[in-house]
Amino acid sequence: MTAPQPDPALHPDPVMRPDTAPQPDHALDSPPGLHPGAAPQVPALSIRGLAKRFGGKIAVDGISLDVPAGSFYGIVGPNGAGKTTTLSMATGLLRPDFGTAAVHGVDVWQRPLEAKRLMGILPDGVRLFDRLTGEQLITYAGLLRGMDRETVATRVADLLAAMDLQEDAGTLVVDYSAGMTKKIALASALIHAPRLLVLDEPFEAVDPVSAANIRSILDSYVASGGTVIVSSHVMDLVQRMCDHVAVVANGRLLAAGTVDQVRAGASLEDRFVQLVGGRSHTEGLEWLRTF
Ligand SMILES: Nc1ncnc2c1ncn2[C@@H]1O[C@H](COP(=O)(O)OP(=O)(O)OP(=O)(O)O)[C@@H](O)[C@H]1O
Repeated sequence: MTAPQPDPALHPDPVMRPDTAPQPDHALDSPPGLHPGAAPQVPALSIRGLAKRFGGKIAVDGISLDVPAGSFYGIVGPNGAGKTTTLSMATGLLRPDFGTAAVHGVDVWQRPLEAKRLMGILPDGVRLFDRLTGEQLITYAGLLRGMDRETVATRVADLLAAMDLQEDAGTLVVDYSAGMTKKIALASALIHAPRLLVLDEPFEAVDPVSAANIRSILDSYVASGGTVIVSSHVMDLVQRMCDHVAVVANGRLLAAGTVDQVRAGASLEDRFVQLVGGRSHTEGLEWLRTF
């Protein structure tokens, strides 16, 4: 199968076309720590030429993207596309081989403390301090952020209520279900009221009522000027929830823009399958139909 190619029509301004995006060395034209072309329309997240290789495997192959401030941005892609690796590099969790990332104009790798103050992160697969109770874990996240105890206590109570975890506030996180763990990790990411939320698969394992709850929290967060980036496999959810979307496959950006631009009249799911290279067939599984 031929590798999927980026569709240039799907990268309208202000979202950068991958083929015209500045290359990593352009960042050197700016003063240290400042991202090029920042003011006056500073994107919430701006990444340029991010790349990462694990041994012989190129996980991310030069991704450039601007996430407008105040947007609800979905990142979609097949398994192993490079979403988690890209978001990890963009949020300071994994050092890129090449490229830069800036949050509201602050370079993540040159001014990490400042950049991290602006972000709330729900990483995928990162261990939590699960021998704390849910309440202790969110409290710890708030104190780590340098917040005073009184504010932390008020916000912890609000977040436990919003996540419907009040009854389990005193339970150790190690004894939480997968969905409860996701919710307590999300609460920990929200406690310092960041300007940008980066959420890797936030709805995975979360029940529908809790998911609706979380969506409404995120909607009002965006309505009040915050920016949310979510990675997800659930196209329907991204189409309904997000106003912008980027499609990633094989470590490359295939399309980015508003959801309507990217789906171009089709459903996002159909467009995704078309961009990524068609449905996988079931040849070779005849034995599965022989009983
Ligand atoms: N620490 C690592 N060591 C080796 N290979 C890795 C590592 N992390 C990721 N990879 C590889 O890089 C590629 C991209 O992985 P990544 O987790 O970023 O994809 P993803 O789009 O988030 O996938 P999924 O949707 O399945 O979570 C995959 O081929 C994966 O096997």
